[in-house]
Amino acid sequence: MTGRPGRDDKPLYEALIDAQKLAFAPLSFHATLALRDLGVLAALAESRAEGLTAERIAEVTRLPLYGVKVLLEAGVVADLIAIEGERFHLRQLGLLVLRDRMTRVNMDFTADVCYRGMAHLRDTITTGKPAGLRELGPWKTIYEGLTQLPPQVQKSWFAFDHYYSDHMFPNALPRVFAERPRRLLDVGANTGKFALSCLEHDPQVQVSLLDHPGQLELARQAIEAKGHGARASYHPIDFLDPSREFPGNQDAIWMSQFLDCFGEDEIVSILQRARRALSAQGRLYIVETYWDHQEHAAARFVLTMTSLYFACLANGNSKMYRSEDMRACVQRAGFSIEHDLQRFSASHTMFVCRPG
Ligand SMILES: C[S@@+](CC[C@H](N)C(=O)[O-])C[C@H]1O[C@@H](n2cnc3c(N)ncnc32)[C@H](O)[C@@H]1O
Repeated sequence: MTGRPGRDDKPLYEALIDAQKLAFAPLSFHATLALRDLGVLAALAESRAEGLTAERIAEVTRLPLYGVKVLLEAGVVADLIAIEGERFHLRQLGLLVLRDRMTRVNMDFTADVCYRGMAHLRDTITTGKPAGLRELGPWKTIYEGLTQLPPQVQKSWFAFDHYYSDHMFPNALPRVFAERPRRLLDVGANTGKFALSCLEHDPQVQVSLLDHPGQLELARQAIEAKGHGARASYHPIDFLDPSREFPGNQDAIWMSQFLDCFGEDEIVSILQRARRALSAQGRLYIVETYWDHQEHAAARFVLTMTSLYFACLANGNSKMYRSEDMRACVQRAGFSIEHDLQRFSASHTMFVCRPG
């Protein structure tokens, strides 16, 4: 081997194992999914103290013994499962794969949305196009096709999207409604979850939703089902068309986990249109998960890997941003950041912006 290790490098024997984990990552990923979805991890979880033999697991799961053995042994070297004599036990990592919601959402997203398309990553890097998207459908961006994705792919996409947004809404609402906005614009409203929270939070507010038509139809159904249809309006749009202005005279404009779907020049174009749509006293609320604002290494890892999805499957030019990159776009569009609320809700940062 040539080249010298950096100062903080691991010992060679640890790096060698890590290298093999990368070399076989797609295989151990599928072994892990199979252990989870065929019930092996659940069987081990139920018998935690005494553990189970391979024969007993095959009986409980009704799987062939050969298949159970290859999966269990893969689980052992992948640190999901421990072996003591003839018995297998669940380790902490196995328990996380089985029970931790974030891990499940991320694994399903990787398996159902990303897996096949990511094989085209090299093309994406050299062309700047989402080369993997053709594995899912014939669209220019994934957002055009969200409501036409195969059911399992769509389920995992929405679960991933909602997991990283929904729990933040209750912390955001008091901030946004402190200024008592009468007209609120939800830009990139998706299935209408935040718009619905606003309509339920304040019985006076009028909410306008912008998104692709398919997403807006889902939002309309959700909002009408709760009886708030009269205070909501829907504006189908492709944000990539810079001539499409937003409905004006807004007191509050909300963009949550939205600007990360665009390249920097597109972000500036969207923000300039938002500025024109905002009343003089209005405020723009931008909520994002910046990779440089994270407390936990797991969060940084998830965000950085998500950028690869944006590149290869979503649209070829967007990513999870560093906070300073977004700050520069906000300023280029003629806003100033009045409050920078770092991690106001778990991993989310809110920029409260005013025109000028
Ligand atoms: C990642 S989701 C975020 C949704 C929501 N704001 C949240 O916090 O969960 C981004 C949304 O922007 C919409 N979007 C992305 N690019 C778009 C475009 N070019 N035109 C219209 N809508 C777009 C997508 O359809 C999607 O609903």
